[in-house]
Amino acid sequence: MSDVKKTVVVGSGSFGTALAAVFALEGEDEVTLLGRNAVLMEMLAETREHPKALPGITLPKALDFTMDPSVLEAADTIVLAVPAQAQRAASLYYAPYLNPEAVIISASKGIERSTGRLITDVLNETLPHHHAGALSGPGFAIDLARGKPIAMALAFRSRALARDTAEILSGRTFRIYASGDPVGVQIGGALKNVLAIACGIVEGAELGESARAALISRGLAEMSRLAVAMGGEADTVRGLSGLGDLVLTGSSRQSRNFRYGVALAEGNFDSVNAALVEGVYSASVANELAAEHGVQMPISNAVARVLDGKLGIADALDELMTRPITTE
Ligand SMILES: NC(=O)C1=CN([C@@H]2O[C@H](COP(=O)(O)OP(=O)(O)OC[C@H]3O[C@@H](n4cnc5c(N)ncnc54)[C@H](OP(=O)(O)O)[C@@H]3O)[C@@H](O)[C@H]2O)C=CC1
Ligand SMILES: O=C(CO)COP(=O)(O)O
Repeated sequence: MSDVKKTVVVGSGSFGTALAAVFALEGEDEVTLLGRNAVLMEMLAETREHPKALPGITLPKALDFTMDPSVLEAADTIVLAVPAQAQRAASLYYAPYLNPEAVIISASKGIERSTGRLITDVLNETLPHHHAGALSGPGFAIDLARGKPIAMALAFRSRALARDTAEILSGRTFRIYASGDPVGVQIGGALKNVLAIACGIVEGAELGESARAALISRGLAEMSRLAVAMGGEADTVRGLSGLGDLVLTGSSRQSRNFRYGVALAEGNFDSVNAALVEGVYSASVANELAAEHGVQMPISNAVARVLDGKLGIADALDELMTRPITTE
């Protein structure tokens, strides 16, 4: 039997294409990008460029492109790089084609809105015979595709499986750290988007960098509380998926969530109109989880009510600034 591992990345958007590119460039494995848009997949195979998702990048020769799900029959590792709300549908659609031994990795940062479930729990439901893990951490798709140094966390319930899989997928520029805490890694990934929207609001309202630093540290405290209440570890969210990603997307206009927050404060949505803003989906469900677990999350709560149109920005800021003074 051949020792060459086969990796398939599902989802030919920004992150899926960048992941497939870096895996193909740096590893020994066979890597295929599986998409569902025939015109796009043909164009990718022909031009090795994806100008909408990764402008200016030439995709590696070693990367294969297909629309044919039967490629999954021989895949050892399958990365689902689709939005969080599409993970259930995508996993159910591709389920009949999967190699029974394949490990499945969610690369999305979100919580299923209709059920309040973490994505690995959704995958444990839709693909009960497979190990499901989560990849999350600071890294913009374009930086990954350009070969800039990026570090992320990969969590499975089994730390040993996380370590083995991280070793297979890591390369010289893309460093993957193994974790045995899928809850912490996914709460960090989902909540940082909600908090990045809050940081964007602070930016758009010109409240200053000191306010943003306060928001990042108090935001980290609320992420930790929810992660621990749901069975995760506070240390995990102080790492790459959580604090690391919040520092990145809470301070960069490259982040769609941050730009969305700026647009909320400025009332100008042109730059984010059509983009995927995961924090918009996660805010209300995070609040429902906070209530269910008896955890206080004032910043996420304020973001959710602003997004629902129940609270104005000025009132939200006022509310956060007039909370009772407590100990840290
Ligand atoms: N972009 C980034 O820098 C990073 C993104 N992420 C996370 O990765 C996830 C995806 O984001 P991103 O790649 O940017 O999003 P994009 O919108 O660029 O791409 C999403 C892709 O998912 C595909 N898709 C949607 N629904 C389904 C489905 N049911 N079955 C199969 N394919 C489907 C879309 O296909 P179609 O076009 O045909 O609709 C599209 O190719 C998000 O959760 C995001 O938070 C994580 C780290 C970095
Ligand atoms: O999560 C990301 C980088 O780590 C991408 O952030 P946005 O989804 O806000 O663009």
